[in-house]
Amino acid sequence: MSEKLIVALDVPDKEKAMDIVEELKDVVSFFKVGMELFYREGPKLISDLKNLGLKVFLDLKLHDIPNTVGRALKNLIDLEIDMVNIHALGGKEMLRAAYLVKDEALKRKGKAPIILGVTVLTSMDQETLEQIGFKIELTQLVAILAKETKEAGLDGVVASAQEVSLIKKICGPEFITVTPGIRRFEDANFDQKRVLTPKKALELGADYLVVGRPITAASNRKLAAQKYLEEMEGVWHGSL
Ligand SMILES: O=C(O)c1cc(=O)[nH]c(=O)n1[C@@H]1O[C@H](COP(=O)(O)O)[C@@H](O)[C@H]1O
Repeated sequence: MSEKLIVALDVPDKEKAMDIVEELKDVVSFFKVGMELFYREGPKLISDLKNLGLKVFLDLKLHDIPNTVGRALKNLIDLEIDMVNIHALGGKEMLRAAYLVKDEALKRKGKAPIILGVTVLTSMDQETLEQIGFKIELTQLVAILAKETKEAGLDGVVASAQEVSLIKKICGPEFITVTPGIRRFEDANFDQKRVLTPKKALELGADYLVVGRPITAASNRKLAAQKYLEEMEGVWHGSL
């Protein structure tokens, strides 16, 4: 069992999510709940997953003014999740508001989830940035956002595995990198633009790999997950 693999439960309801969890729970212990599922099922689903002894990454990508993000994040932290993310594009003050909420939770409860800044979505490339008026190299923007997240006191970032070495160089080896856009060679990219194989991502130092459709839409999900884990095992010298 590897906690480095996070499987994205991008399905519309609890029934479908629990089918996937049931099929994978012998090999996967970390699941991501995103907007689609959370907007329907809400906090109860989080406690159901936690009661099964699973780890939960709540991916709602908060992006708002500092006050709103801070207050929303407090409610999410109280759901006892293990990981949560906010858009680093919200800026220094917003990231700092998130840090203060985490700090307060640590004092109040003695624990808090890993809080990540989302840098540049893995579905974007240089062309996408240019279309919306960003005149900056994509990797440079990732580096700036990672540095801001680190300086605010947060734990790490969501980025493409392609940028992991740069992020680790700037923010240090302990700064956590969570990388979606992970694809085995034979898997379809779908809407992901900045992709890398699980092996390469781990070799570059990624701490967690997020995989959704290549596993959840497979006809045999457990086998699909095992293929990812096998590829990871060659690099990661822990017990799987
Ligand atoms: O924050 C995320 O989890 C995230 C950030 C990002 O830049 N790219 C990205 O794909 N994700 C999420 O990671 C998952 C990737 O799913 P697949 O493309 O199906 O493997 C989805 O649930 C996305 O919402």
